[in-house]
Amino acid sequence: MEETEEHDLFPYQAIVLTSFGGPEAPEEVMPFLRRVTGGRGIPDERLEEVAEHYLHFGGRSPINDQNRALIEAIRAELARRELTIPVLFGNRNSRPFLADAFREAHAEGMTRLLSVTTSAYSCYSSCRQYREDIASAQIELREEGKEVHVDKIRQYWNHPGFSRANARIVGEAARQRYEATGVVPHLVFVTHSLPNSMDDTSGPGDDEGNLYSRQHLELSAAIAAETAATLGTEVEHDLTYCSRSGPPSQPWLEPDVNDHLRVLKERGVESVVLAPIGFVSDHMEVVFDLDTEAAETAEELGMDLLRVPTVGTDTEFVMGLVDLALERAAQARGEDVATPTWPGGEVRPAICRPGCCPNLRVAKPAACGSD
Ligand SMILES: CC1=C(CCC(=O)O)c2cc3nc(cc4[nH]c(cc5[nH]c(cc1n2)c(C)c5CCC(=O)O)c(CCC(=O)O)c4C)C(CCC(=O)O)=C3C
Ligand SMILES: [Fe+2]
Repeated sequence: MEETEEHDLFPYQAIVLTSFGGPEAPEEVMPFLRRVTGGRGIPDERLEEVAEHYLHFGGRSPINDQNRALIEAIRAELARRELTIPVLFGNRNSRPFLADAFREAHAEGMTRLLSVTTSAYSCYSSCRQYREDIASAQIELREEGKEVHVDKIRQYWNHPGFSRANARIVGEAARQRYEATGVVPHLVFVTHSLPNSMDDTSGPGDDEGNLYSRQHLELSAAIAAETAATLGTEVEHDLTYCSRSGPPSQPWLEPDVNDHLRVLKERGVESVVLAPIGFVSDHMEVVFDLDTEAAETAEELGMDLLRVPTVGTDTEFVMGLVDLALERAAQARGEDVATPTWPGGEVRPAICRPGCCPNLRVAKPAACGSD
């Protein structure tokens, strides 16, 4: 690359927004579900049930449209900072696939790419599985004689762009409910459930494990403490889980959000602010598991439930993603760069350590790591 082309995102030539993917038409639902669950031991009954969730919404998941909007927001933020770099879109489980994005980049002569993922926490499903799918797309291109080098930004659960945006969204909602009703709402944080075995092994192999649940517990507690300080009163909170999908014999992280709303009702809680901090956009798990199921549970219980939005295209979040890209580029250039965090001071490495968040079924090549 010419010296004159150098910019703050050097050495990267394109950003690839890397996401989960979702169906966009009824006939895409089953192929998508089979791809997601291939070899992962999810019972057929569960697949049929989840297919119904998608079909209930016309067979179209909102996730790709949300990611297209996020790409537009990232492009606008890059332009505001006079950073010129293309932003491509690549999914793990639906079109446009990661390999499509890499091929498109390669055709334009761009071979150093930066993956910005829509997944904030650490565990196999939210980190290594992305890295495996990046590697398999690279292998697909290599078979066509095309090489692309791909790095990714760090897991950003405690990057201020993500965590402070969540804190502001929850804090504003709690204040609004408190002012409207005079009752301090109970904060119920929610994230995707995992098999206990996946949580137990999340994080670097030489560490204590359970990094996924510990990250969520730490962010929930920090947001609750800040909300309490702003409201000037005590605020209670819990972390709950949604979207469990394994067989009943397999233990998954609990409590389920619906079960927990029932427990809270028995304890006399009347008002809940439900905060999906585990997710980055209001995709199918949010609109079905929370806005359909959990909303029904709350209605049955006669509880006041306010589901707050995910970070989506929130400006603070989008600015944070650009900051994370700049941080990763500076690291790639070998520079010392500030790595802001909130809460806590622990920075997730952008290059994962060997054995981090392992695949408990099969060993597969994974990109963006030192193994
Ligand atoms: C941690 C985590 C995230 C957050 C991080 C991230 O965002 O990546 C996430 C996101 C998502 N999960 C999604 C969809 C699905 N996840 C499934 C299944 C599973 N998810 C798991 C974990 C996670 N999933 C796990 C451990 C399984 C069991 C199978 C296995 O061990 O791998 C299944 C199979 C059917 C079922 O639900 O059983 C589907 C359809 C969509 C798309 C939504 C849309 O279309 O709008 C999104 C964003
Ligand atoms: Fe999932």
